[in-house]
Amino acid sequence: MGHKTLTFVTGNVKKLEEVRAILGHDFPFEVVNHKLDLPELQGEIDEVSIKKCQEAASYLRKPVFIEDTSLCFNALSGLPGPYIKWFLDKIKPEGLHKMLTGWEDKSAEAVCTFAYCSGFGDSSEVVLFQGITKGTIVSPRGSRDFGWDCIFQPEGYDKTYGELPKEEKNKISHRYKALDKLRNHFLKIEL
Ligand SMILES: O=c1nc[nH]c2c1ncn2[C@H]1C[C@H](O)[C@@H](COP(=O)(O)OP(=O)(O)OP(=O)(O)O)O1
Ligand SMILES: [Mg+2]
Repeated sequence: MGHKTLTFVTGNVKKLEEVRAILGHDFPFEVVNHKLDLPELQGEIDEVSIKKCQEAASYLRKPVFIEDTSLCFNALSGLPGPYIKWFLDKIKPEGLHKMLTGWEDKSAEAVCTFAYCSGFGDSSEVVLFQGITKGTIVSPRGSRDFGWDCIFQPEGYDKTYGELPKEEKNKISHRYKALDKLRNHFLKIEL
């Protein structure tokens, strides 16, 4: 029996792994990955996600979903935000932690935004599913195999995402919270 599929456009295998682990076997769609490095415009989080999704859908000429992750430092009014990838590439987790030297407020929000586009014209409507996990930026601890996991300590925990077992991260993460909304949306469509 062929499962209905949903195309997830991402170039990040770690994201894909978490998306599959979180949605699990009960989700009535098969998540098919299309690897593409999409152009990401500047702007506010929602805007960046909407454009990224429209780019992907019009390039592949089919319905797709994408995800964009931001790490927002409260002391810096939300920056690096959607530009976290470039900051991380250049200054690494240590540099990100050091950016907050001189600020008392080390609090941050991890924001995950999924965007789904059911058509592929320029004006196709995009729906967003967002999840936010609050936390603190600490000096790097734990696994370094996924982005800034080693400097983000979620509220109420004494371990960073990088120190928590994967299953634990996936129960409280920004990505989990966003996928919970996405899942409910697609389950409703299924009925
Ligand atoms: O749960 C996470 N824990 C730690 N680090 C994370 C997480 N989720 C994304 N990240 C990193 C990847 C990238 O450096 C940046 C987001 O940028 P972002 O554009 O969304 O990801 P990407 O370019 O790697 O993949 P994509 O092809 O889906 O755009 O934060
Ligand atoms: Mg990206």
